[in-house]
Amino acid sequence: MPDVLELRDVCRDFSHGVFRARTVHAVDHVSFSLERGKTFGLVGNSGCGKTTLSRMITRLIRPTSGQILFEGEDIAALGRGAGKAYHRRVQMIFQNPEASLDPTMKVRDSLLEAMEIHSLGENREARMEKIQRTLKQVGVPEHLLSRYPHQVSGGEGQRLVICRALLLEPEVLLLDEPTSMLDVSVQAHIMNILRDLQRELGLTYLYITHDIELLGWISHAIGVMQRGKLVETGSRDQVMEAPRHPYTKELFHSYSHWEQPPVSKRRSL
Ligand SMILES: Nc1ncnc2c1ncn2[C@@H]1O[C@H](COP(=O)(O)OP(=O)(O)OP(=O)(O)O)[C@@H](O)[C@H]1O
Repeated sequence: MPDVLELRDVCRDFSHGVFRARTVHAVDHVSFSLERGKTFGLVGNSGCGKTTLSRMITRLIRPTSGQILFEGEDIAALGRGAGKAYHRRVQMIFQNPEASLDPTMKVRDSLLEAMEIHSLGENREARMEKIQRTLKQVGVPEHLLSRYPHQVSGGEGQRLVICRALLLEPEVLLLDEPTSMLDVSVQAHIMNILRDLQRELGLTYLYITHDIELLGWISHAIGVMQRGKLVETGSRDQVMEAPRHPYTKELFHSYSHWEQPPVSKRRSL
């Protein structure tokens, strides 16, 4: 069985300037794969190409060269139906929950609409039942359904975004700094929910972050990016405890004596 998602030698260039054209290699020959049911954590400094990579995976932009395979099939070659199914099966969760929910719609309508677009649930009643069950999974009270996105807290908003993604029965979640705008105790709650969901539903995560502690806590494998290149990749323990590349050593320097998963400590805050 192929890995759920595989990047093969993926490049993405951007050109600037009219008189003196300059090319930025935003993503430069990157290859890695996501193992089903596991988390691949991607870390690197600002501007290293993480967002460009996730935009390619979500098909917002195309690679300049290389291939992205979903269950062995090149996502650039998917037809209309398979493309729509891909967008359901691979869901993206961004930093800012408020920007991810339609501000003009009540939460209930946003959730129902997402299911209707993908023809999930036989009728409104069945869809509402599923929404109620999924809200429980992410720990959100039902009364929030009649609110607008600006009337919920950041943590509630992010749990609602996760709920909307789950309603579509995805296999992969691309999580781009999903907790970076939340305070530490809320962050820990969301991280615990994500981990429980992965265990329960066998979800595969690509977790993009600057936060080394969260990276170590959630990841099974880690990739380190520097200026568009994937400079190191391996199991979490190998990359964090015995880094090989000088940039990885620098990045994890202050964590070389890490012992405890920090999020379990944060939970008690
Ligand atoms: N549309 C674009 N046009 C030109 N250059 C771009 C474009 N998008 C990204 N870049 C450049 O590509 C490089 C990688 O950018 P990218 O946004 O992928 O980095 P990042 O790792 O996500 O950064 P951050 O963590 O700050 O979001 C940067 O040098 C950026 O300036």
